[in-house]
Amino acid sequence: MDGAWTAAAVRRAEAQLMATLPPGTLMQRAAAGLAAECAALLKEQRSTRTERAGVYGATVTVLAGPGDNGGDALFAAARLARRGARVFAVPVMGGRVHPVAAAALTRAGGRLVAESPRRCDLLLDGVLGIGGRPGLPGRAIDQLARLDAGTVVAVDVPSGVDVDTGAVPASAVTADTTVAFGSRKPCHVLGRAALLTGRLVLVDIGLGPHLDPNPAVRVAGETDIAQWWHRPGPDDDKYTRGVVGVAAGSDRYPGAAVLATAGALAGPAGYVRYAGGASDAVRRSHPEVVCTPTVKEAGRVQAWLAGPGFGTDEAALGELRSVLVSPAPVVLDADALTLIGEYPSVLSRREAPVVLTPHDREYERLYGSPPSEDRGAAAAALAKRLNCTVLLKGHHTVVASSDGAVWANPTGRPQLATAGSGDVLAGFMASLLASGMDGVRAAVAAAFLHGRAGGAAAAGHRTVTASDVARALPGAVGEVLTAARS
Ligand SMILES: NC(=O)C1=CN([C@@H]2O[C@H](COP(=O)(O)OP(=O)(O)OC[C@H]3O[C@@H](n4cnc5c(N)ncnc54)[C@H](OP(=O)(O)O)[C@@H]3O)[C@@H](O)[C@H]2O)[C@@H](O)CC1
Ligand SMILES: Nc1ncnc2c1ncn2[C@@H]1O[C@H](COP(=O)(O)OP(=O)(O)O)[C@@H](O)[C@H]1O
Ligand SMILES: [K+]
Repeated sequence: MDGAWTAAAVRRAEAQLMATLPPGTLMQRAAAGLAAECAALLKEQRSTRTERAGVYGATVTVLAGPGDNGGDALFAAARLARRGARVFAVPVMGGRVHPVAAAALTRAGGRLVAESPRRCDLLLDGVLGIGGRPGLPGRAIDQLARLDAGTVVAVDVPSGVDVDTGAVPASAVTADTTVAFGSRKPCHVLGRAALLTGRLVLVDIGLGPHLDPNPAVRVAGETDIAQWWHRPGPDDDKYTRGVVGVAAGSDRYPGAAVLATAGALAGPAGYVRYAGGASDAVRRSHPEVVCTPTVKEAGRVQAWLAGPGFGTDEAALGELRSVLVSPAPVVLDADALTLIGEYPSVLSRREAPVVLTPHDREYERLYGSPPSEDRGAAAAALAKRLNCTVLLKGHHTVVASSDGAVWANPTGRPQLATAGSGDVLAGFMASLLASGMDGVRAAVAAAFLHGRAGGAAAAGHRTVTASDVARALPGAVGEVLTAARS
């Protein structure tokens, strides 16, 4: 399991590592990795000035802040200057710049200037790193407004963001690429800051062995998901693989039932039961699903999904109560979340695991106020209050357990924001629960694979529907299980 570490945790690890190395070693490692990435980007890009790709002759502007982040940027720029780049460094905090790095840059032929040419091939954001408070100094804001850059590379973090939470309460840099040193930080994977990060490139500076084994934010990868996955064995039958129940849809919204069962069928469970008013539509699309009109008639299941499109009336509340009295774990989505917001007591005697999957408006109905910009803390607060696992949807979906652990999902594309895609996610997650995965892992794995499926469905800029995402899920599962084996 990988993760993201706070500024304080990175500094603790850095102090341990630095004690074993000559002074300045880490900054040189960081600068070397940063310069290599910049050179690779310049090779890809045709220089606006010379019409030639590569470092030689490229124009590079550095916005240099007062601390070590500026130092990294200036040392990296010195390396580019030695390879023939025209480098202009603009100090953005009066004259305060890393003095040794600034001297290295001028020795290499770069210039410290009050104003650089308006156009550059590459802009290096070395304004603030993990020592930065949210917001940018005014001079950095002015420079960013006037510069026209081919590509923007943030050094360690996009300056101006809240490094430990991913909130962006004031002005911040929007990067195409962020080159981070030693580890991810929460701002790379959470909230609006994750959007400003762009493509993330990690440079290994040897910090790994010194990092706390418990990161502030966990990030699952293919290996984790493959390890958690229950593969059917020779003695398994459809029941031992898990039966998943889907209480979703209605006369009015049959589509939610079809999509939620499609999600459930893409998961590892061996049997999908449907309970609700959209049996005809479900049977037509998925003949393998066994349908009954109500939850009570559905028979035993190992996990339930309740909510998508099943309404918020008395009958729906009754069905929700029937699901919640079962000892099986449940996923509650959509209308079930609205009902929980109105009747929180229906959850009160519940002991078996519950996963709630709100988007922001549903979160507000449950919590009483919208999620704060610190989305990890927001998800954790709701999880704690309701003693549930919470999957807070969005461009960077977050999962929080009731004991405060926070996971950020690294996959997903804006194309997933399409009607019904949440129904597919919820059905798939319920199938993972039915196969025996615990609530947090089921939420984390479902978000990961749903994101991958969305990416596969959107390949080549194709328009994506929720049905496409459901169809792409088995492929995403296969890819992850195969990759983790090789
Ligand atoms: N740790 C590691 O493993 C490694 C770290 N490395 C690098 O070091 C970076 C951290 O460097 P850092 O500690 O010098 O802090 P940094 O972010 O450059 O700025 C602090 C300065 O900015 C100022 N300031 C703050 N907020 C402000 C604001 N909103 N607006 C205006 N000013 C503001 C603040 O002022 P003060 O608080 O004194 O008022 C202080 O002077 C890290 O991100 C990475 O790039 C690598 O070299 C190698 C390995
Ligand atoms: N901008 C975005 N980028 C990536 N994924 C997104 C974005 N917006 C929404 N999503 C994802 O799309 C899905 C939408 O779910 P939901 O809002 O429940 O839709 P519906 O109710 O129509 O099924 C969620 O998995 C969410 O995380
Ligand atoms: K930066």
